[in-house]
Amino acid sequence: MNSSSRSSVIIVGAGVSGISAAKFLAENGVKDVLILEASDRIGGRIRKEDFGGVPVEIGAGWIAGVGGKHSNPVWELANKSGIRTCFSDYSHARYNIYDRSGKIFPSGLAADSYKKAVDSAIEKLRNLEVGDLAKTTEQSSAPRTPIELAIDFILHDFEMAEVEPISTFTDFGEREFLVADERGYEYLLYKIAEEFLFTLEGKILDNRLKLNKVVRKIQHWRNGVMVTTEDGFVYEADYLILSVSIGVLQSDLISFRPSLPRWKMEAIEKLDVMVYTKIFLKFPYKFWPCGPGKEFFIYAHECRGYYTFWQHMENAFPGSNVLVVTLTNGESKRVEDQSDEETMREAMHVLRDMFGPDTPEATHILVPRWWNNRFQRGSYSNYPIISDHREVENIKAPVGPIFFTGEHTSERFSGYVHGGYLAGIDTGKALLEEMRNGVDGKSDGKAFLLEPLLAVKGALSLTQAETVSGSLHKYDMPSSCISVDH
Ligand SMILES: Cc1cc2nc3c(=O)[nH]c(=O)nc-3n(C[C@H](O)[C@H](O)[C@H](O)COP(=O)(O)OP(=O)(O)OC[C@H]3O[C@@H](n4cnc5c(N)ncnc54)[C@H](O)[C@@H]3O)c2cc1C
Repeated sequence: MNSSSRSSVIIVGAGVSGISAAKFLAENGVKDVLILEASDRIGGRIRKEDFGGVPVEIGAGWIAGVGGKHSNPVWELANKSGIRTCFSDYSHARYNIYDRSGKIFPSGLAADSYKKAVDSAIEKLRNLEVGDLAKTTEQSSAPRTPIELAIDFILHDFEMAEVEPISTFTDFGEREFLVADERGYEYLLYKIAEEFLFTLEGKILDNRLKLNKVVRKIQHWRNGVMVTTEDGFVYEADYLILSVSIGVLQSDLISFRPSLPRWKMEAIEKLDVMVYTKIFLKFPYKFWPCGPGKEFFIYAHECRGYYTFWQHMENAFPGSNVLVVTLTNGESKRVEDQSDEETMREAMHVLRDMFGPDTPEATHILVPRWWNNRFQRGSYSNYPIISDHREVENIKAPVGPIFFTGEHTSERFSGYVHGGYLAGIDTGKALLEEMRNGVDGKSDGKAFLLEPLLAVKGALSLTQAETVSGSLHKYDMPSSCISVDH
């Protein structure tokens, strides 16, 4: 343990936004940055796992938004680092819709249902735009049959470009590429980190990155921050960039002294968190159709989102015998709470509905638990389709020396890897400007005007986390006992 030292900037979280913010700062002369990451690796929601010898992406899998008028920076990074990708063609999925007796819906019926769903979604969107709420809640066009429910699920839970005007697709293009590389999507993060952190033989060995450091308390005042981690260490800095997910901000993992102001808390609370779960199943052999147009297939069930969307991994990893089924929100939370054996049983039932009773039993299953992961609490943020510009502004606005970043702070690309990447750069820029203004004594941000009031409010109220852990925090020990590790 060393004596107390201070960095210019602490970055909480080493996902894509935290790493890109750190790189931006380093490139602009701010090198004494300390990155505190709760888990034992960088990447956050970009995460590769070995699944029975197959490298699978349990978090982000696709580089979405390619081939448009502007170039997606993550696609550029992927090309630069030579990462292997496969084009994903979703357009055929609608022709591979199975009913519960294993019959594929005739292509005409599938195309009609699809068109009806797209038309109805576009009409809803128009009504939303003109503020006609009565019409948007009309029941006549609500999906009812299994095929309609399945199509509704893939259109909305998968954000197909035909319906909603998603900036990722309008700006960067409608093509999507699946990362299919032994090194994983996370290799891109490593390549970014390599540009400003010391690395050796594929490992980051720079002590400006500290892993297994769970930030639990952030104390802040006009000129600095003091951060306490779960293992009792204390770190100080002039500024802090908080890159944790919106789900973590909504949880009580991190307490703030003084508490965050009401406008910030309201913005955080209002934002929806989407849970998106890819369940991987490995089989002794392949029993599903392969070949052009067969990568994705759909199961139509009367319960919306029940093991609906399937993908085989033969294009990405030939001979892997792996299937992926994607669940979202309520279904994700339901399977997270049950045993993997139960989930395997349900998935096998669905597969036998589609492919018959001789379908072989899966040999492995992998069920990621993003909702129950206390360092994530969900998969990504979900702004309403028509959202108020001020909501994003308040989400990303700094509070005193605390700057916020992460995919949820990206106005145009929230929810995506490139959203996180660009948000990190934006926040880095805003902080750099603040540091320069601060030096000139010109800072007049909204947060600083509120600060005197917040300090009084914070002193009067303990947050929930502090009430629970009470005086056991090492920070509360006499200063001679405070451990500061640099
Ligand atoms: C299942 C899934 C599928 C997805 N699919 C795609 C896709 O195909 N394409 C796409 O573009 N995007 C996809 N995304 C979204 C994409 O992964 C995210 O938008 C992006 O990775 C978010 O990066 P971030 O830096 O904002 O947050 P994160 O990656 O969450 O980084 C935040 C970091 O903070 C750390 N942290 C949390 N709490 C603390 C604490 N108290 N102290 C210290 N550190 C802490 C976390 O461990 C994490 O490493 C997907 C996400 C998921 C979960």
